[in-house]
Amino acid sequence: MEVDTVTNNLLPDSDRKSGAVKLQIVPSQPKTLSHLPHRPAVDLAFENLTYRVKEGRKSNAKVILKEVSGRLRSKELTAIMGPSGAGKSTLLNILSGYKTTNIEGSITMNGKERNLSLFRKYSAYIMQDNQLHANLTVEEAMTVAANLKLSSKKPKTEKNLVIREILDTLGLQDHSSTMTRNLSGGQKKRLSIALELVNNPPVMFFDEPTSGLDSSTCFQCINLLKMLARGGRTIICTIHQPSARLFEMFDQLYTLADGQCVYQGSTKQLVPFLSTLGLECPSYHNPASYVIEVSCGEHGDHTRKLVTGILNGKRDIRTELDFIDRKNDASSALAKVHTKKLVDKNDVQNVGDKFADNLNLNGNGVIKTTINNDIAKENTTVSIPIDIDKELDVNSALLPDEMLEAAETPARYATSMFHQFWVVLKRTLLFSRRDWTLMYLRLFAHVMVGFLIGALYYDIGNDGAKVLSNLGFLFFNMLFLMYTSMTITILSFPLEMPVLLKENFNRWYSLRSYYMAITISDIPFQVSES
Ligand SMILES: Nc1ncnc2c1ncn2[C@@H]1O[C@H](COP(=O)(O)OP(=O)(O)OP(=O)(O)O)[C@@H](O)[C@H]1O
Repeated sequence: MEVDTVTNNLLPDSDRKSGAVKLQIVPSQPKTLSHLPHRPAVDLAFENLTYRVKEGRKSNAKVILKEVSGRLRSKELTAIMGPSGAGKSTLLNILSGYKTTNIEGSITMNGKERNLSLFRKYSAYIMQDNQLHANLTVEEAMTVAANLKLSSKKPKTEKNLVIREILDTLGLQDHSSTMTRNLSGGQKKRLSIALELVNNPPVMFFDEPTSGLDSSTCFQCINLLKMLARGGRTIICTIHQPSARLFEMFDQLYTLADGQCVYQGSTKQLVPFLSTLGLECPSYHNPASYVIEVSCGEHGDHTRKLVTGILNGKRDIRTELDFIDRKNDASSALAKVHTKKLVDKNDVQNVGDKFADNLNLNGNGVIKTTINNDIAKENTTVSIPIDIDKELDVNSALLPDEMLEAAETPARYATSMFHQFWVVLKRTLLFSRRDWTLMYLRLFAHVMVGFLIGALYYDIGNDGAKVLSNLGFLFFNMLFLMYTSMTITILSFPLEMPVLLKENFNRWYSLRSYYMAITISDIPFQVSES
């Protein structure tokens, strides 16, 4: 909270005259992100999505996703759950556009065929391990993101306003001068989100956003995602075994088992839906754990029954209508009455929730008096709107490139290639200045190589007979200067061995081979001369 000295009209006149200190308490967190670029809301749908991979030389392909369908709506926080190896990451990668080959089926945005290059521009994918630059402060990282993603015509003050607003909203303002490597796990996650929020993507994918976070930070993280969703974005994340409290914070659940959809619908409808198929979730049990157990086959083989019940994702258990044909006659009649009332109110969006609250059925279709799946309380009060544009803009986001150009849409990237190059170059120079180990190593390497070359080629310039040595000298210098930047990987190898072994083995090996080739090719020049 901030304390500000502004006129307080509530003070009595006598106090005002006597010069009493006037205080107004205002919340330090802005409730909305008003300075972000406007974006259209996007509903994502996929139908009969099949993904195959060929393994080795085997002619038969492995089918990872089997004709799954589904719909992911704006303003909703959707969880993709399932046992390990069910295909969650694969589905997320396909939906986000990371995987584009060996895919059958269709993916649409707001009912139109997806334009992949535009979709990539309008979406963000936040990986499980935060891809942050360790040697930048929070503010610098945000400035680089703003300079790359926002138009270069935007004045600096406006960009700073966007940055401040995002940092304030995500609670990172106090850490703006902290190096990203020193942030806590939760703060790193928030910074990853903040960096993506700069250009306000209407669709955001998260691969296990809560991994490595404690329960309280998990809650804050999911709460933040829910805020983003409430602002009109489509938020999709894969999640492993959330607690009951976290589970209830999700609006929609999409569950996979063995590459097929076993549930799609609101989290509140999950228990009643399973119950109609004879799968009773014990009242003390976490519904998220129960659905995973069922998907794993711990309670018998029910996958087929579930896939058929949900039509492999074509059915969406969120409205009463979706549920009707799965209940006995008595409950159906009751449900119809509810449906009519609710549809009359034009309140289709909330039918699912109302149904869950009003009509809770057990496996026999008997109405229960208590709600056994209402654990979390709705506590989201802040929303971060994306300023849903008018219909025309929603459509323009989905048009193919040529049509967009014809429609006088601004350039495909917010900044020019040259501007991007300049921003990245400045960032790299900053890295180099901050990374002293590498600076010293590089300096040391230059001095050492300078002495070595000096000794080898000493006084060759004055001898006309040593033309080849001169050529070798120039060739070596050119190669050395060109590839010095690459030596960082080799020189820092002993320092970062564990990480490099894992991540950079192939790169290091090819570089080493290349250097060996250079050294060998350089020797004959001098040998033949001497
Ligand atoms: N390129 C590939 N080649 C062969 N098999 C693959 C390939 N990609 C994925 N798979 C297999 O597809 C299945 C689904 O993988 P995916 O990573 O999507 O699972 P997941 O549900 O995300 O699992 P986890 O929760 O353990 O991360 C796994 O059995 C995996 O081995």
